[in-house]
Amino acid sequence: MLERIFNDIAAPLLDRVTNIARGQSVTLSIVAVLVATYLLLYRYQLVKAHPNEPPVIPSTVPFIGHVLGMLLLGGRYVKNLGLRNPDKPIFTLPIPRSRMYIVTDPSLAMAVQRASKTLSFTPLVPDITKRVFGLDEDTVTIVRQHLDPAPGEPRGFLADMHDLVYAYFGPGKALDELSLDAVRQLARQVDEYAAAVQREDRKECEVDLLGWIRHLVAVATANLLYGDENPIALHPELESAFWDFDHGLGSLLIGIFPSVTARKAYRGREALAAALEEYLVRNRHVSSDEGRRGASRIVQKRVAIALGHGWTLRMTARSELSFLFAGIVNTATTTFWMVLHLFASASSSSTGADNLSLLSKIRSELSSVISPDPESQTEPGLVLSLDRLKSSGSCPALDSLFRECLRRNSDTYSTRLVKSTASLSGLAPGGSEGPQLYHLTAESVVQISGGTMHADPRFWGPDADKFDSSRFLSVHGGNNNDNKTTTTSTHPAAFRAFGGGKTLCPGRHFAAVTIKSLVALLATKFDITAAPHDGDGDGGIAVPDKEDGVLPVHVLEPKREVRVRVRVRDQRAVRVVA
Ligand code: HEM
Repeated sequence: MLERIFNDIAAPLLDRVTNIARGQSVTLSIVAVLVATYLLLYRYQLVKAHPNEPPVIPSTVPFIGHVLGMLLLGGRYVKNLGLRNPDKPIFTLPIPRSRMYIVTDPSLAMAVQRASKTLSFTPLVPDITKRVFGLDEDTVTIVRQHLDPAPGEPRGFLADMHDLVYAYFGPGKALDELSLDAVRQLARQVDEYAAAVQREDRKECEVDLLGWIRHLVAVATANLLYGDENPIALHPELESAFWDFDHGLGSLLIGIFPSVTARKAYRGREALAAALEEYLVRNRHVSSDEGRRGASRIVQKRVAIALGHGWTLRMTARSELSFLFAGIVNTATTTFWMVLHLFASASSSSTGADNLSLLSKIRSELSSVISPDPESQTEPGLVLSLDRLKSSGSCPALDSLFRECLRRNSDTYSTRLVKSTASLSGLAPGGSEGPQLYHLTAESVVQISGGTMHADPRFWGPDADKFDSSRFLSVHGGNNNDNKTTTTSTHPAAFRAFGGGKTLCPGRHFAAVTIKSLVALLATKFDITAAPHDGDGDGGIAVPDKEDGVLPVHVLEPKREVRVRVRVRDQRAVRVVA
Protein backbone atom coordinates (compact mmCIF):
# COMPACT_ATOMS: atom_id res chain seq x y z
CA MET A 1 0.00 0.00 0.00
CA LEU A 2 2.69 2.51 1.04
CA GLU A 3 4.72 1.61 -2.04
CA ARG A 4 1.68 2.29 -4.24
CA ILE A 5 1.08 5.62 -2.57
CA PHE A 6 4.69 6.56 -3.04
CA ASN A 7 4.70 5.57 -6.71
CA ASP A 8 1.32 7.09 -7.56
CA ILE A 9 1.32 10.24 -5.48
CA ALA A 10 4.55 11.06 -3.69
CA ALA A 11 7.08 10.44 -6.47
CA PRO A 12 5.36 12.65 -9.11
CA LEU A 13 4.81 15.35 -6.51
CA LEU A 14 8.44 15.27 -5.40
CA ASP A 15 9.52 15.47 -9.04
CA ARG A 16 7.38 18.52 -9.52
CA VAL A 17 8.69 20.12 -6.33
CA THR A 18 12.29 19.44 -7.33
CA ASN A 19 11.66 21.05 -10.73
CA ILE A 20 10.05 24.08 -9.15
CA ALA A 21 12.72 24.45 -6.50
CA ARG A 22 15.67 23.99 -8.91
CA GLY A 23 17.46 27.28 -9.21
CA GLN A 24 15.08 29.05 -6.80
CA SER A 25 15.74 30.55 -3.36
CA VAL A 26 15.89 28.44 -0.17
CA THR A 27 12.64 29.99 1.08
CA LEU A 28 10.84 29.02 -2.08
CA SER A 29 12.25 25.52 -1.83
CA ILE A 30 10.96 25.16 1.74
CA VAL A 31 7.56 26.46 0.71
CA ALA A 32 7.50 24.02 -2.19
CA VAL A 33 8.40 21.10 0.10
CA LEU A 34 5.70 22.13 2.57
CA VAL A 35 3.13 22.38 -0.20
CA ALA A 36 4.16 18.99 -1.51
CA THR A 37 3.92 17.43 1.95
CA TYR A 38 0.49 18.96 2.41
CA LEU A 39 -0.71 17.67 -0.95
CA LEU A 40 0.72 14.27 -0.16
CA LEU A 41 -1.10 14.09 3.18
CA TYR A 42 -4.27 15.45 1.60
CA ARG A 43 -4.21 12.74 -1.06
CA TYR A 44 -3.21 10.08 1.49
CA GLN A 45 -6.27 10.70 3.63
CA LEU A 46 -8.40 9.93 0.55
CA VAL A 47 -6.98 6.44 0.22
CA LYS A 48 -9.62 3.90 1.15
CA ALA A 49 -8.89 0.98 3.48
CA HIS A 50 -10.90 -1.18 1.06
CA PRO A 51 -12.36 -0.46 -2.40
CA ASN A 52 -15.89 -0.73 -0.96
CA GLU A 53 -15.27 1.53 1.99
CA PRO A 54 -17.85 4.37 2.11
CA PRO A 55 -16.78 7.51 0.19
CA VAL A 56 -14.15 9.50 2.04
CA ILE A 57 -14.75 13.16 2.87
CA PRO A 58 -11.31 14.71 3.16
CA SER A 59 -10.60 17.52 5.56
CA THR A 60 -8.65 20.65 4.70
CA VAL A 61 -6.27 19.85 7.53
CA PRO A 62 -5.53 16.21 6.71
CA PHE A 63 -6.43 13.61 9.37
CA ILE A 64 -6.85 16.01 12.28
CA GLY A 65 -9.21 18.49 10.60
CA HIS A 66 -12.38 16.53 11.30
CA VAL A 67 -11.39 15.96 14.92
CA LEU A 68 -10.65 19.65 15.32
CA GLY A 69 -14.00 20.48 13.70
CA MET A 70 -15.82 18.23 16.17
CA LEU A 71 -13.94 19.70 19.13
CA LEU A 72 -14.51 23.29 18.06
CA LEU A 73 -18.00 23.11 16.59
CA GLY A 74 -19.48 20.24 18.59
CA GLY A 75 -22.36 18.27 17.08
CA ARG A 76 -22.99 20.93 14.45
CA TYR A 77 -19.83 19.86 12.59
CA VAL A 78 -20.89 16.34 11.64
CA LYS A 79 -24.54 17.34 11.23
CA ASN A 80 -23.61 19.97 8.64
CA LEU A 81 -21.16 17.67 6.86
CA GLY A 82 -24.07 15.27 6.39
CA LEU A 83 -26.40 18.01 5.15
CA ARG A 84 -23.75 19.24 2.68
CA ASN A 85 -23.31 15.73 1.28
CA PRO A 86 -26.84 14.46 0.70
CA ASP A 87 -25.58 12.15 -2.09
CA LYS A 88 -23.59 10.12 0.47
CA PRO A 89 -25.85 8.00 2.70
CA ILE A 90 -22.73 6.92 4.58
CA PHE A 91 -19.26 8.46 4.46
CA THR A 92 -15.82 7.98 5.92
CA LEU A 93 -14.01 10.58 7.99
CA PRO A 94 -10.28 9.88 8.19
CA ILE A 95 -9.03 10.51 11.73
CA PRO A 96 -5.65 9.82 13.33
CA ARG A 97 -4.90 6.07 13.21
CA SER A 98 -8.55 5.19 12.48
CA ARG A 99 -11.70 6.06 10.56
CA MET A 100 -15.14 7.18 11.52
CA TYR A 101 -18.18 6.20 9.45
CA ILE A 102 -21.12 8.60 9.52
CA VAL A 103 -24.56 7.29 8.58
CA THR A 104 -27.14 9.85 7.45
CA ASP A 105 -29.65 7.58 5.75
CA PRO A 106 -32.48 6.00 7.78
CA SER A 107 -32.38 2.65 5.94
CA LEU A 108 -28.66 2.32 6.53
CA ALA A 109 -29.22 3.32 10.17
CA MET A 110 -31.60 0.39 10.47
CA ALA A 111 -29.00 -1.89 8.84
CA VAL A 112 -26.44 -0.72 11.44
CA GLN A 113 -28.89 -1.48 14.22
CA ARG A 114 -29.64 -4.95 12.84
CA ALA A 115 -25.93 -5.84 12.65
CA SER A 116 -25.68 -5.70 16.45
CA LYS A 117 -23.30 -8.68 16.67
CA THR A 118 -20.51 -6.87 14.83
CA LEU A 119 -21.58 -3.25 15.37
CA SER A 120 -22.01 -2.76 19.08
CA PHE A 121 -22.13 0.08 21.57
CA THR A 122 -21.22 -1.97 24.62
CA PRO A 123 -17.42 -2.27 23.98
CA LEU A 124 -17.30 1.54 24.20
CA VAL A 125 -19.19 1.71 27.51
CA PRO A 126 -16.37 0.81 29.96
CA ASP A 127 -14.17 3.63 28.74
CA ILE A 128 -17.00 6.16 28.48
CA THR A 129 -18.35 5.44 31.96
CA LYS A 130 -14.85 5.48 33.42
CA ARG A 131 -14.28 8.99 32.10
CA VAL A 132 -17.72 10.45 32.64
CA PHE A 133 -18.57 8.91 36.00
CA GLY A 134 -15.07 8.37 37.36
CA LEU A 135 -15.17 4.58 37.79
CA ASP A 136 -12.04 2.99 39.22
CA GLU A 137 -9.99 0.33 37.42
CA ASP A 138 -11.43 -2.63 39.38
CA THR A 139 -14.97 -1.60 38.47
CA VAL A 140 -14.08 -1.02 34.82
CA THR A 141 -12.64 -4.54 34.76
CA ILE A 142 -16.00 -5.85 35.99
CA VAL A 143 -17.87 -3.78 33.39
CA ARG A 144 -15.67 -5.25 30.62
CA GLN A 145 -16.75 -8.82 31.37
CA HIS A 146 -19.19 -10.62 29.04
CA LEU A 147 -20.25 -7.47 27.27
CA ASP A 148 -22.41 -8.95 24.50
CA PRO A 149 -23.29 -12.47 25.66
CA ALA A 150 -25.07 -14.84 23.29
CA PRO A 151 -27.97 -16.86 24.78
CA GLY A 152 -26.59 -19.39 27.26
CA GLU A 153 -23.27 -17.55 27.77
CA PRO A 154 -22.35 -15.98 31.14
CA ARG A 155 -23.82 -12.52 31.55
CA GLY A 156 -21.87 -9.47 32.64
CA PHE A 157 -22.95 -6.39 34.57
CA LEU A 158 -24.00 -4.43 31.48
CA ALA A 159 -26.11 -7.24 30.06
CA ASP A 160 -27.92 -7.72 33.39
CA MET A 161 -28.50 -3.99 33.83
CA HIS A 162 -29.70 -3.65 30.25
CA ASP A 163 -32.25 -6.46 30.72
CA LEU A 164 -33.50 -5.02 34.01
CA VAL A 165 -33.98 -1.49 32.73
CA TYR A 166 -35.61 -2.50 29.43
CA ALA A 167 -37.95 -4.96 31.15
CA TYR A 168 -38.91 -2.50 33.88
CA PHE A 169 -39.61 0.38 31.53
CA GLY A 170 -41.44 -1.77 28.99
CA PRO A 171 -45.24 -1.41 28.81
CA GLY A 172 -46.85 -3.10 31.83
CA LYS A 173 -47.73 -2.78 35.50
CA ALA A 174 -44.29 -1.66 36.75
CA LEU A 175 -44.15 1.14 34.21
CA ASP A 176 -47.72 2.24 34.95
CA GLU A 177 -46.98 2.42 38.68
CA LEU A 178 -43.75 4.31 38.18
CA SER A 179 -45.40 6.78 35.78
CA LEU A 180 -48.24 7.38 38.22
CA ASP A 181 -45.77 8.03 41.06
CA ALA A 182 -43.71 10.30 38.82
CA VAL A 183 -46.65 12.45 37.76
CA ARG A 184 -47.82 12.67 41.38
CA GLN A 185 -44.40 13.98 42.35
CA LEU A 186 -44.51 16.51 39.51
CA ALA A 187 -48.04 17.63 40.41
CA ARG A 188 -46.91 18.14 44.00
CA GLN A 189 -44.04 20.36 42.89
CA VAL A 190 -46.31 22.35 40.57
CA ASP A 191 -49.01 22.80 43.25
CA GLU A 192 -46.43 23.92 45.79
CA TYR A 193 -44.99 26.40 43.32
CA ALA A 194 -48.45 27.79 42.50
CA ALA A 195 -49.15 28.23 46.21
CA ALA A 196 -45.83 30.05 46.62
CA VAL A 197 -46.61 32.42 43.71
CA GLN A 198 -50.02 33.17 45.22
CA ARG A 199 -48.28 34.24 48.40
CA GLU A 200 -46.20 36.81 46.49
CA ASP A 201 -47.39 40.41 46.77
CA ARG A 202 -47.69 40.79 43.00
CA LYS A 203 -49.11 37.27 42.58
CA GLU A 204 -46.51 36.57 39.92
CA CYS A 205 -42.88 35.53 39.68
CA GLU A 206 -40.15 36.20 37.15
CA VAL A 207 -38.01 33.18 36.34
CA ASP A 208 -35.52 31.74 33.88
CA LEU A 209 -37.88 29.30 32.16
CA LEU A 210 -35.35 26.49 31.70
CA GLY A 211 -33.99 26.89 35.24
CA TRP A 212 -37.49 26.78 36.69
CA ILE A 213 -38.51 23.63 34.80
CA ARG A 214 -35.20 21.95 35.60
CA HIS A 215 -35.81 22.57 39.28
CA LEU A 216 -39.31 21.07 39.16
CA VAL A 217 -38.07 17.99 37.27
CA ALA A 218 -34.89 17.49 39.30
CA VAL A 219 -36.64 17.61 42.67
CA ALA A 220 -39.55 15.44 41.53
CA THR A 221 -37.30 12.84 39.86
CA ALA A 222 -34.91 12.61 42.80
CA ASN A 223 -37.93 12.10 45.11
CA LEU A 224 -39.42 9.52 42.79
CA LEU A 225 -36.31 7.45 42.23
CA TYR A 226 -34.45 7.85 45.54
CA GLY A 227 -37.18 8.46 48.09
CA ASP A 228 -37.68 10.96 50.90
CA GLU A 229 -34.04 11.18 51.96
CA ASN A 230 -32.54 11.51 48.52
CA PRO A 231 -29.31 13.55 48.22
CA ILE A 232 -30.99 16.55 46.56
CA ALA A 233 -33.70 16.72 49.23
CA LEU A 234 -31.07 16.59 51.99
CA HIS A 235 -28.56 18.87 50.26
CA PRO A 236 -30.44 21.25 47.92
CA GLU A 237 -27.15 22.86 46.85
CA LEU A 238 -26.41 19.62 44.98
CA GLU A 239 -28.94 20.63 42.37
CA SER A 240 -26.55 23.20 40.93
CA ALA A 241 -23.71 20.65 41.22
CA PHE A 242 -25.86 18.36 39.08
CA TRP A 243 -26.18 20.97 36.29
CA ASP A 244 -22.46 21.78 36.52
CA PHE A 245 -21.80 18.11 35.94
CA ASP A 246 -24.25 18.05 33.05
CA HIS A 247 -22.71 21.08 31.35
CA GLY A 248 -19.19 19.69 31.49
CA LEU A 249 -20.06 16.17 30.46
CA GLY A 250 -18.52 16.64 27.01
CA SER A 251 -15.21 17.72 28.53
CA LEU A 252 -15.28 14.81 30.99
CA LEU A 253 -15.86 12.50 28.03
CA ILE A 254 -12.83 13.91 26.21
CA GLY A 255 -11.00 13.15 29.45
CA ILE A 256 -7.85 15.27 29.18
CA PHE A 257 -7.00 16.18 32.83
CA PRO A 258 -10.69 16.52 33.73
CA SER A 259 -9.96 17.94 37.18
CA VAL A 260 -8.39 20.90 35.37
CA THR A 261 -10.14 21.14 31.96
CA ALA A 262 -13.61 20.30 33.31
CA ARG A 263 -13.19 21.64 36.83
CA LYS A 264 -16.78 22.56 37.63
CA ALA A 265 -18.21 19.38 36.15
CA TYR A 266 -15.60 17.29 37.94
CA ARG A 267 -16.32 18.91 41.28
CA GLY A 268 -20.07 18.66 40.74
CA ARG A 269 -19.77 14.97 39.92
CA GLU A 270 -17.59 14.24 42.92
CA ALA A 271 -19.98 16.09 45.26
CA LEU A 272 -22.96 14.14 43.90
CA ALA A 273 -21.10 10.83 43.99
CA ALA A 274 -20.10 11.42 47.62
CA ALA A 275 -23.68 12.27 48.58
CA LEU A 276 -25.05 9.21 46.80
CA GLU A 277 -22.45 7.05 48.51
CA GLU A 278 -23.46 8.43 51.90
CA TYR A 279 -27.09 7.78 50.94
CA LEU A 280 -26.33 4.12 50.25
CA VAL A 281 -24.03 3.66 53.24
CA ARG A 282 -26.72 5.01 55.56
CA ASN A 283 -29.34 2.76 53.97
CA ARG A 284 -31.53 5.68 53.00
CA HIS A 285 -32.60 3.73 49.93
CA VAL A 286 -34.40 1.29 52.24
CA SER A 287 -37.87 2.23 53.53
CA SER A 288 -37.94 2.50 57.31
CA ASP A 289 -40.46 1.49 59.96
CA GLU A 290 -40.73 5.16 60.92
CA GLY A 291 -42.38 5.88 57.59
CA ARG A 292 -39.41 6.95 55.49
CA ARG A 293 -40.06 6.12 51.82
CA GLY A 294 -36.91 4.55 50.37
CA ALA A 295 -35.78 4.28 46.76
CA SER A 296 -38.08 3.12 43.96
CA ARG A 297 -38.06 -0.58 43.11
CA ILE A 298 -36.09 0.00 39.92
CA VAL A 299 -33.30 1.67 41.92
CA GLN A 300 -33.33 -1.11 44.54
CA LYS A 301 -32.87 -3.63 41.74
CA ARG A 302 -30.13 -1.62 40.05
CA VAL A 303 -28.20 -1.38 43.31
CA ALA A 304 -28.60 -5.13 43.89
CA ILE A 305 -27.27 -5.91 40.40
CA ALA A 306 -24.20 -3.70 40.86
CA LEU A 307 -23.40 -5.19 44.28
CA GLY A 308 -24.07 -8.68 42.93
CA HIS A 309 -21.39 -8.12 40.28
CA GLY A 310 -18.87 -7.04 42.90
CA TRP A 311 -19.15 -3.26 42.69
CA THR A 312 -18.30 -1.36 45.87
CA LEU A 313 -20.89 0.99 47.36
CA ARG A 314 -18.66 3.91 46.35
CA MET A 315 -18.79 2.87 42.70
CA THR A 316 -22.48 1.87 42.84
CA ALA A 317 -23.18 5.48 43.82
CA ARG A 318 -21.61 6.53 40.51
CA SER A 319 -23.77 4.11 38.55
CA GLU A 320 -26.81 5.72 40.19
CA LEU A 321 -25.57 9.14 39.16
CA SER A 322 -25.86 7.92 35.57
CA PHE A 323 -29.47 6.91 36.19
CA LEU A 324 -30.37 10.17 37.89
CA PHE A 325 -28.89 11.93 34.88
CA ALA A 326 -30.94 9.81 32.42
CA GLY A 327 -34.09 10.51 34.43
CA ILE A 328 -33.75 14.29 34.67
CA VAL A 329 -31.91 15.96 31.82
CA ASN A 330 -33.85 15.10 28.64
CA THR A 331 -37.18 15.32 30.44
CA ALA A 332 -36.45 18.82 31.74
CA THR A 333 -35.10 20.16 28.45
CA THR A 334 -37.90 18.71 26.31
CA THR A 335 -40.54 20.11 28.68
CA PHE A 336 -38.84 23.50 28.45
CA TRP A 337 -39.08 23.58 24.64
CA MET A 338 -42.73 22.50 24.69
CA VAL A 339 -43.75 25.11 27.26
CA LEU A 340 -41.72 27.77 25.47
CA HIS A 341 -43.37 27.15 22.09
CA LEU A 342 -46.80 26.83 23.65
CA PHE A 343 -46.71 30.19 25.40
CA ALA A 344 -44.64 31.94 22.71
CA SER A 345 -47.27 31.07 20.13
CA ALA A 346 -50.03 32.39 22.37
CA SER A 347 -48.35 35.65 23.23
CA SER A 348 -46.77 36.55 19.91
CA SER A 349 -48.77 38.91 17.75
CA SER A 350 -46.65 38.16 14.69
CA THR A 351 -47.26 34.42 14.46
CA GLY A 352 -50.80 34.63 13.15
CA ALA A 353 -54.12 33.11 14.04
CA ASP A 354 -53.07 29.49 13.54
CA ASN A 355 -50.30 29.62 16.09
CA LEU A 356 -52.30 31.85 18.35
CA SER A 357 -54.68 28.98 18.79
CA LEU A 358 -52.03 26.39 19.75
CA LEU A 359 -52.25 27.09 23.48
CA SER A 360 -56.03 27.24 23.43
CA LYS A 361 -56.16 24.14 21.21
CA ILE A 362 -54.01 22.21 23.66
CA ARG A 363 -55.87 23.56 26.68
CA SER A 364 -59.08 22.44 25.05
CA GLU A 365 -57.64 18.94 24.38
CA LEU A 366 -56.61 18.83 28.01
CA SER A 367 -60.08 19.54 29.29
CA SER A 368 -60.81 15.81 29.08
CA VAL A 369 -57.51 14.94 30.79
CA ILE A 370 -57.55 17.47 33.65
CA SER A 371 -61.03 18.20 34.94
CA PRO A 372 -62.79 19.26 38.16
CA ASP A 373 -62.30 16.60 40.79
CA PRO A 374 -65.67 15.18 41.88
CA GLU A 375 -63.99 13.71 44.96
CA SER A 376 -62.47 16.91 46.29
CA GLN A 377 -63.86 17.62 49.73
CA THR A 378 -62.96 20.81 51.54
CA GLU A 379 -61.62 22.83 48.59
CA PRO A 380 -62.39 22.44 44.89
CA GLY A 381 -59.67 20.45 43.14
CA LEU A 382 -58.67 19.05 39.75
CA VAL A 383 -58.03 15.46 38.70
CA LEU A 384 -55.52 14.41 36.02
CA SER A 385 -56.25 11.06 34.39
CA LEU A 386 -53.18 9.33 32.95
CA ASP A 387 -55.34 6.83 31.08
CA ARG A 388 -56.99 9.69 29.23
CA LEU A 389 -53.68 11.39 28.55
CA LYS A 390 -52.25 8.16 27.14
CA SER A 391 -55.30 7.07 25.19
CA SER A 392 -54.57 7.21 21.51
CA GLY A 393 -55.78 10.32 19.74
CA SER A 394 -56.95 12.16 22.85
CA CYS A 395 -54.31 14.89 22.63
CA PRO A 396 -53.09 15.02 19.02
CA ALA A 397 -51.81 18.60 19.18
CA LEU A 398 -49.89 17.88 22.40
CA ASP A 399 -48.41 14.68 20.90
CA SER A 400 -47.35 16.52 17.76
CA LEU A 401 -45.79 19.35 19.77
CA PHE A 402 -43.83 16.76 21.80
CA ARG A 403 -42.39 15.10 18.70
CA GLU A 404 -41.65 18.30 16.85
CA CYS A 405 -39.76 19.69 19.87
CA LEU A 406 -37.69 16.50 19.90
CA ARG A 407 -37.09 16.55 16.14
CA ARG A 408 -35.95 20.15 16.19
CA ASN A 409 -33.83 20.02 19.32
CA SER A 410 -32.36 16.56 19.43
CA ASP A 411 -29.15 16.23 17.40
CA THR A 412 -28.34 12.97 19.12
CA TYR A 413 -26.18 10.31 17.52
CA SER A 414 -26.00 6.59 18.14
CA THR A 415 -22.50 5.19 18.27
CA ARG A 416 -21.23 1.69 17.49
CA LEU A 417 -17.79 0.08 17.45
CA VAL A 418 -16.99 -2.16 14.47
CA LYS A 419 -15.94 -5.25 16.45
CA SER A 420 -14.75 -7.14 13.38
CA THR A 421 -14.65 -6.24 9.70
CA ALA A 422 -18.24 -5.87 8.54
CA SER A 423 -20.29 -5.31 5.41
CA LEU A 424 -23.38 -3.17 5.32
CA SER A 425 -25.89 -3.27 2.52
CA GLY A 426 -27.63 -0.02 1.64
CA LEU A 427 -28.29 2.82 -0.73
CA ALA A 428 -25.44 3.53 -3.15
CA PRO A 429 -23.83 6.98 -3.17
CA GLY A 430 -26.01 9.28 -5.27
CA GLY A 431 -28.93 6.97 -4.62
CA SER A 432 -29.37 6.07 -8.29
CA GLU A 433 -27.86 2.62 -8.65
CA GLY A 434 -28.92 -0.55 -6.85
CA PRO A 435 -27.95 -1.40 -3.27
CA GLN A 436 -24.28 -1.26 -2.42
CA LEU A 437 -22.22 -3.35 -0.04
CA TYR A 438 -20.15 -1.06 2.21
CA HIS A 439 -17.00 -2.34 3.85
CA LEU A 440 -16.40 -1.23 7.44
CA THR A 441 -12.92 -1.67 8.91
CA ALA A 442 -12.56 -3.35 12.31
CA GLU A 443 -12.00 -1.09 15.33
CA SER A 444 -13.54 1.93 13.58
CA VAL A 445 -16.48 3.83 14.96
CA VAL A 446 -19.88 4.20 13.27
CA GLN A 447 -22.08 7.14 14.14
CA ILE A 448 -25.71 7.46 13.11
CA SER A 449 -26.23 11.19 12.79
CA GLY A 450 -29.69 11.97 14.15
CA GLY A 451 -29.00 15.68 13.80
CA THR A 452 -28.53 15.35 10.03
CA MET A 453 -31.63 13.22 9.60
CA HIS A 454 -33.77 15.58 11.69
CA ALA A 455 -32.79 18.52 9.50
CA ASP A 456 -32.88 16.82 6.09
CA PRO A 457 -35.58 18.27 3.77
CA ARG A 458 -35.80 14.91 1.96
CA PHE A 459 -37.44 13.44 5.06
CA TRP A 460 -39.32 16.43 6.46
CA GLY A 461 -40.07 18.57 3.44
CA PRO A 462 -38.72 21.96 2.33
CA ASP A 463 -39.62 23.51 5.70
CA ALA A 464 -37.43 21.03 7.63
CA ASP A 465 -35.56 23.91 9.24
CA LYS A 466 -38.78 25.48 10.55
CA PHE A 467 -40.55 24.64 13.77
CA ASP A 468 -44.05 23.38 12.94
CA SER A 469 -45.99 22.22 15.97
CA SER A 470 -48.52 20.47 13.73
CA ARG A 471 -45.95 18.58 11.62
CA PHE A 472 -46.75 15.22 13.17
CA LEU A 473 -50.51 15.64 12.84
CA SER A 474 -50.54 14.99 9.12
CA VAL A 475 -50.51 11.39 8.02
CA HIS A 476 -50.38 8.07 9.79
CA GLY A 477 -47.36 5.81 9.55
CA GLY A 478 -45.15 4.02 12.00
CA ASN A 479 -41.53 3.71 12.95
CA ASN A 480 -39.07 1.90 15.12
CA ASN A 481 -39.51 4.41 17.91
CA ASP A 482 -43.18 3.72 18.42
CA ASN A 483 -44.18 7.05 16.97
CA LYS A 484 -47.41 6.33 15.23
CA THR A 485 -47.89 9.50 13.25
CA THR A 486 -45.49 10.77 10.66
CA THR A 487 -45.70 12.97 7.58
CA THR A 488 -45.91 11.51 4.07
CA SER A 489 -42.31 12.30 3.16
CA THR A 490 -40.97 10.97 6.44
CA HIS A 491 -38.93 7.81 6.40
CA PRO A 492 -40.19 5.62 9.26
CA ALA A 493 -36.72 5.66 10.87
CA ALA A 494 -35.80 9.33 10.30
CA PHE A 495 -36.97 10.30 13.80
CA ARG A 496 -33.98 9.53 16.02
CA ALA A 497 -34.57 11.42 19.26
CA PHE A 498 -34.64 8.14 21.22
CA GLY A 499 -31.84 6.47 19.27
CA GLY A 500 -32.60 3.01 17.93
CA GLY A 501 -31.83 -0.72 17.92
CA LYS A 502 -30.26 -2.23 21.03
CA THR A 503 -29.68 1.21 22.57
CA LEU A 504 -33.17 2.60 21.85
CA CYS A 505 -33.99 4.65 24.93
CA PRO A 506 -35.75 2.37 27.43
CA GLY A 507 -37.27 5.41 29.17
CA ARG A 508 -39.16 6.68 26.11
CA HIS A 509 -42.66 5.56 27.19
CA PHE A 510 -42.09 6.85 30.69
CA ALA A 511 -40.67 10.12 29.37
CA ALA A 512 -43.60 10.67 26.99
CA VAL A 513 -46.14 10.33 29.81
CA THR A 514 -44.27 12.42 32.37
CA ILE A 515 -43.32 15.20 29.96
CA LYS A 516 -46.81 15.55 28.51
CA SER A 517 -48.28 15.47 32.01
CA LEU A 518 -45.95 18.19 33.20
CA VAL A 519 -46.77 20.35 30.17
CA ALA A 520 -50.46 19.71 30.84
CA LEU A 521 -50.07 20.77 34.49
CA LEU A 522 -48.16 23.93 33.61
CA ALA A 523 -50.54 24.92 30.79
CA THR A 524 -53.53 24.40 33.08
CA LYS A 525 -52.24 26.09 36.17
CA PHE A 526 -50.22 29.03 34.84
CA ASP A 527 -50.19 31.90 32.41
CA ILE A 528 -46.68 32.56 31.21
CA THR A 529 -45.63 35.75 29.42
CA ALA A 530 -42.37 37.40 28.46
CA ALA A 531 -40.51 39.14 31.27
CA PRO A 532 -40.09 42.88 30.73
CA HIS A 533 -37.04 43.52 28.48
CA ASP A 534 -36.87 39.89 27.40
CA GLY A 535 -39.58 39.50 24.81
CA ASP A 536 -39.72 39.55 21.02
CA GLY A 537 -40.24 43.32 20.95
CA ASP A 538 -44.03 42.97 20.53
CA GLY A 539 -44.66 41.75 24.04
CA GLY A 540 -44.45 38.08 23.07
CA ILE A 541 -41.94 35.48 24.22
CA ALA A 542 -38.96 35.23 21.86
CA VAL A 543 -37.84 31.71 20.96
CA PRO A 544 -34.03 31.46 20.83
CA ASP A 545 -32.16 29.02 18.61
CA LYS A 546 -30.83 25.81 20.07
CA GLU A 547 -27.17 25.71 21.07
CA ASP A 548 -25.84 23.09 18.66
CA GLY A 549 -22.15 23.91 19.10
CA VAL A 550 -21.76 21.36 21.90
CA LEU A 551 -21.43 17.60 22.07
CA PRO A 552 -25.09 16.54 21.68
CA VAL A 553 -25.20 14.20 24.66
CA HIS A 554 -28.84 15.13 25.28
CA VAL A 555 -31.65 17.33 23.95
CA LEU A 556 -30.06 20.68 23.15
CA GLU A 557 -30.51 23.76 25.29
CA PRO A 558 -31.40 27.25 24.05
CA LYS A 559 -28.62 29.61 23.00
CA ARG A 560 -29.67 32.08 25.67
CA GLU A 561 -31.74 32.30 28.81
CA VAL A 562 -35.49 32.93 28.39
CA ARG A 563 -36.92 35.01 31.21
CA VAL A 564 -40.67 34.85 31.75
CA ARG A 565 -43.37 35.99 34.14
CA VAL A 566 -45.41 33.24 35.73
CA ARG A 567 -48.91 33.96 37.03
CA VAL A 568 -51.30 31.45 38.56
CA ARG A 569 -54.27 30.80 36.30
CA ASP A 570 -55.92 28.02 38.29
CA GLN A 571 -54.96 27.45 41.89
CA ARG A 572 -56.89 24.24 42.43
CA ALA A 573 -54.61 21.39 43.56
CA VAL A 574 -54.31 18.43 41.17
CA ARG A 575 -54.93 14.81 42.14
CA VAL A 576 -53.37 12.32 39.72
CA VAL A 577 -55.10 9.02 38.94
CA ALA A 578 -54.10 6.09 36.71
C1 HEM B 1 -37.37 13.15 26.16
C2 HEM B 1 -36.77 12.32 27.00
C3 HEM B 1 -35.69 11.38 26.62
C4 HEM B 1 -34.94 11.34 25.47
C5 HEM B 1 -35.00 12.26 24.26
C6 HEM B 1 -34.01 10.23 25.62
C7 HEM B 1 -33.09 9.86 24.66
C8 HEM B 1 -32.19 8.84 24.81
C9 HEM B 1 -31.18 8.50 23.83
C10 HEM B 1 -30.97 9.23 22.52
C11 HEM B 1 -30.49 7.44 24.30
C12 HEM B 1 -29.32 6.74 23.62
C13 HEM B 1 -29.81 5.97 22.42
C14 HEM B 1 -28.71 5.47 21.52
O1 HEM B 1 -27.53 5.55 21.85
O2 HEM B 1 -29.07 4.96 20.45
C15 HEM B 1 -31.06 7.10 25.59
C16 HEM B 1 -30.62 6.07 26.38
C17 HEM B 1 -31.10 5.82 27.63
N1 HEM B 1 -32.18 6.43 28.23
FE1 HEM B 1 -33.27 7.95 27.48
N2 HEM B 1 -34.21 9.64 26.83
C18 HEM B 1 -35.23 10.31 27.47
C19 HEM B 1 -35.74 10.03 28.72
C20 HEM B 1 -35.31 9.01 29.53
C21 HEM B 1 -35.80 8.75 30.84
C22 HEM B 1 -36.88 9.57 31.54
C23 HEM B 1 -35.11 7.68 31.31
C24 HEM B 1 -35.20 6.94 32.64
C25 HEM B 1 -35.78 7.33 33.71
C26 HEM B 1 -34.18 7.27 30.28
C27 HEM B 1 -33.30 6.21 30.40
C28 HEM B 1 -32.35 5.88 29.48
C29 HEM B 1 -31.34 4.85 29.68
C30 HEM B 1 -31.17 3.98 30.94
C31 HEM B 1 -30.56 4.81 28.52
C32 HEM B 1 -29.36 3.90 28.24
C33 HEM B 1 -29.81 2.67 27.50
C34 HEM B 1 -28.68 1.67 27.29
O3 HEM B 1 -28.36 0.93 28.21
O4 HEM B 1 -28.15 1.62 26.18
N3 HEM B 1 -34.33 8.10 29.22
N4 HEM B 1 -32.09 7.97 25.87
